[in-house]
Amino acid sequence: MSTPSTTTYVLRGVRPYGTDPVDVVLADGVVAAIGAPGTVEVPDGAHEVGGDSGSDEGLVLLPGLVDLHTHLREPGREDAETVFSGTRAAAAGGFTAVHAMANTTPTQDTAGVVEQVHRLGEQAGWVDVHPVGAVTVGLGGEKLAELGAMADSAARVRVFSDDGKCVHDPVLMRRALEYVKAFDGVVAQHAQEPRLTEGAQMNEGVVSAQIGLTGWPAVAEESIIARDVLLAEHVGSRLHVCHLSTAGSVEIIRWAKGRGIDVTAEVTPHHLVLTDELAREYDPVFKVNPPLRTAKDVEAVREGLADGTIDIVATDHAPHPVEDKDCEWSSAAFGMTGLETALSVVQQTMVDTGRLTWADVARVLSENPARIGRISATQGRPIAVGEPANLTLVDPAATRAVDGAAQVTASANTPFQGMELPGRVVATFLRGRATVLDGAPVDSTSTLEGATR
Ligand SMILES: NC(=O)N[C@@H](CC(=O)O)C(=O)O
Ligand SMILES: [Zn+2]
Ligand SMILES: [Zn+2]
Repeated sequence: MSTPSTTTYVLRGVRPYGTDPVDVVLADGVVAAIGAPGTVEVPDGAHEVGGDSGSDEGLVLLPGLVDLHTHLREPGREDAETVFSGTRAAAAGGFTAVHAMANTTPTQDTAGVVEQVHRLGEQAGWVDVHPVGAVTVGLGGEKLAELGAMADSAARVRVFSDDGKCVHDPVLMRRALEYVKAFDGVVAQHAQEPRLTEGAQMNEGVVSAQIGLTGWPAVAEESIIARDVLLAEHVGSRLHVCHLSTAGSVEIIRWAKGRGIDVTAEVTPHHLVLTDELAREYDPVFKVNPPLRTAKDVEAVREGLADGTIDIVATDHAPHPVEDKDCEWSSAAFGMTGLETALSVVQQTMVDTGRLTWADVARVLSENPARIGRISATQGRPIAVGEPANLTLVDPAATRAVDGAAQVTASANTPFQGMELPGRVVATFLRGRATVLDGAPVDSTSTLEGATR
């Protein structure tokens, strides 16, 4: 863990969870004071944030965002992203913690590799990095990885996933669910029945039939989720469903929760807004797993997120270098970036439409993912005096045009290229230290420490 900041900050006239304006003082890594504007005692030399900036709406203060599903690519694909570049992008997007998926090379399937990723995260210092452990050795789907050793390691792994691949063998899935109970872990499933998706390129439906690409049917996702919630119930364990994308999947989760099954689910920002119609241009930037679905599915996942059936939004930030995306659709890699656009997409689809409040956004992008990842001792905390100052300051009235080349991530495969999105992250604080100020990553914190403005 990075040491708490020695710089003191005062956030002027900011609105916690979108409520009435207050001043907030950050000192010694914690929230030191909160009070009506002008009433709190501000320590000498405090660095001011907010105040003149922002619009009539004022800046909204949220707990630092927590991503349960990020691909940082290191070790192995440093040409796409590194722990440093990916976590710097995360901070720019308002995150203070990310869970780093296990499909690296070598795979994050031993204590040694997860400890390496954890250490790289600490050295980078942008966000807390919590490595996800692989469920099976090399994501091979044949032999359980050393889940206990990863849980007991310095990385304290609690989330296990073969993401990118589905744990399709029901016996292995059952054993994994049983095993993680010993350390209060969770199995995060990439629900994709492999036989039903052989050669699949996009959602199976009207569009795939018209443009002649092999379809990936909704049932390939839904059949695995249905099986897994029943397995979780049978062994009394905890299941998390990655990037749920279909109306049927929402129904299954709703049913399972109604039955008392310990299941949580995530939706990605892209599945909240984009549809398979985008495949018509054959631009591989829209190629992703699970695929973009139909407008009916988009409506169902929004409804599921609004009514709590879906617990969280997770980015599934999946950076790929140009040569893996700028090619024919069928040979392009699956995946799209998301860390720097997630909050804006949630604002556009859920807040600006009146379906979620900012307090709900704090729940689905910070509190719930922290709880599922078992990091809520330090992340996803309430905004209150004495709590660790992991915070995000957003200007909801700002708009910006997305430009992949100008983003902080090392890859440019954003599906929102050229689109005008609402909201801008103005500042991010990790244990009271500014990682982002004036909308830009603070690269040399040492020059800022102790400085006033
Ligand atoms: N989502 C994707 O399309 N790709 C992810 C893997 C995954 O999340 O399944 C990747 O690692 O590139
Ligand atoms: Zn996946
Ligand atoms: Zn993923």
